[in-house]
Amino acid sequence: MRSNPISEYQACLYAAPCLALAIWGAILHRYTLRGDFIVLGHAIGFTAIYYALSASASALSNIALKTSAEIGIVYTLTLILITLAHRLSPWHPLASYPGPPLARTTSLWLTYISYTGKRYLILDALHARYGPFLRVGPNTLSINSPNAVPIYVCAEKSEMYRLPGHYDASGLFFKQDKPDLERRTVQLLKTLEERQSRTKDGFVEMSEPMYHWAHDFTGDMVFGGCNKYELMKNGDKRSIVGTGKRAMAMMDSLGQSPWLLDILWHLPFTARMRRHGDHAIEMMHKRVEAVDLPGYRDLASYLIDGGVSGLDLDADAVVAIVGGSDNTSITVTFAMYFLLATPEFYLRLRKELDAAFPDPAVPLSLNKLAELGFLDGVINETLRLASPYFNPRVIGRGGSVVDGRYIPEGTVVALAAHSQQVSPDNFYPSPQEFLPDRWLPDGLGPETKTNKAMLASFSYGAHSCIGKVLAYHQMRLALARLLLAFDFELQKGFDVAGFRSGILNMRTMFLEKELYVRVTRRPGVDLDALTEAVA
Ligand code: HEM
Repeated sequence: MRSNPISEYQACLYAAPCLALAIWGAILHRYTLRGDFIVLGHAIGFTAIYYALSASASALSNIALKTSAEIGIVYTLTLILITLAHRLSPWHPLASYPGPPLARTTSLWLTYISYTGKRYLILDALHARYGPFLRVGPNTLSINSPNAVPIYVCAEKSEMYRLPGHYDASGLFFKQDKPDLERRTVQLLKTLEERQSRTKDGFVEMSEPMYHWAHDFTGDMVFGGCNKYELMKNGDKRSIVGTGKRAMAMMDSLGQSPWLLDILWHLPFTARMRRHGDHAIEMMHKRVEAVDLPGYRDLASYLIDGGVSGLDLDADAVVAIVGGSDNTSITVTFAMYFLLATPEFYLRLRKELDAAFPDPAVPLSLNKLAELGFLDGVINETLRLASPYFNPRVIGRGGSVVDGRYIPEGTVVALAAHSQQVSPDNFYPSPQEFLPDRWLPDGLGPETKTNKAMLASFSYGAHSCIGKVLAYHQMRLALARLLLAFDFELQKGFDVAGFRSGILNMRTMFLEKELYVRVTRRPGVDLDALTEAVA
């Protein structure tokens, strides 16, 4: 009987992938590899093996496919087994850190809990069980301690921040002067009324017009006269808000397994996100070509003057719109929710605003708004309860010591921001309750603890939010304008507790239950006159 010609070589053919793996592993494990490049590399490698086998002898051609597939399977299984063994072994650098077994083996666990939107609650429960250091991925730690804050000063952003598809671009992102915040905010008041008039029951969903307000304003700020959004006027037919939010949620959940994000980015379901990006890039290109500058310095003018490259301008165009509009608008929506759920605070804020602006028919001074203690208390308390971010950083050379524990270099770490923001060690009494007075000088009485440094909403260090000052201006102005112009009423039977427990966080927020309100103009408010006054 004629022997299979390949069988003589089979042992070394199967041993070869394992050897190749050992060499590749040794060379590459210190580098961060893009998932799409790895898939491409493997596809090319195994196609090459197939053609090499087919070409080496005509007798081999009919079994070349089977043999190269077997090599592929042996290679992949070996890779998986070695990786799992390493991650679960006592020799792994993070072996001494406790955490759910699945989290130790694959980053997909963190991807999954991020995707649920309830990562902040899941991590809070796990920290209560395992302590302040929690292994949430093969190479990732969540740290629930105020002493973790310095990592944001010394450590770089993790791979979660890599924009898929933008190979050589890095984003510089934000600087602004005075785009038209007042005008857009007064337009928001009219939009709320107009959309409410189109509803059957007279109650309007609050978050959507807020998103449209923030997009229109951010569009002005980034692209000046080349902003084409006008979502308050025209609605959002292209689903710009939803697409931007889905892209951010994808980065936040799949980005916990960056290799997977690289691969999925090339699949058809991201086409809408790419179109969203292209639309922003188109506006940026128009802005670069435009000779007429707006009456203020928009973001583009700083970037163009600064000689930022075309690739970086493209990256900034995409991210600027989403980053600059999403948090601010949803925080104002949440603030309205907390105020309407606790009418005594709603009335107190309105009283403070009425006293500060007896004539609201003129532009409101941002400096005067910044002096209103209760207004800032409302904003800070909203941020404390409803900005549960998870911002990963990579420990740099030589490792770091946090709370007396050594964390090896290359480990991804993040502060468990929500747990710190509702910890009685930092905010006391009643840390789960909305109590804006805790931010005022007298607090909630002599026992009050308000550890302002542990409000992590804008993060810390070199990559903390550079839009923080502007964000406060936006939120103060929007809340002031809303309360000075309207009486608000919640829809009958509104599920106050359900709304709060239905807040999902994937860097951006999603709402399981929406906030429906009825707005009624307060006596003497003339929106047309106001529109003219701030034009
Ligand atoms: C309530 C509103 C806002 C909140 C809660 C917020 C929160 C944050 C947080 C937590 C980060 C750090 C993200 C990370 O490390 O992963 C960040 C970064 C950033 N934010 Fe904001 N932000 C807000 C509004 C804004 C606005 C209005 C702008 C635009 C002017 C802006 C521009 C930026 C930029 C450019 C960065 C990146 C900074 C860097 O990486 O160097 N943000 N923001």
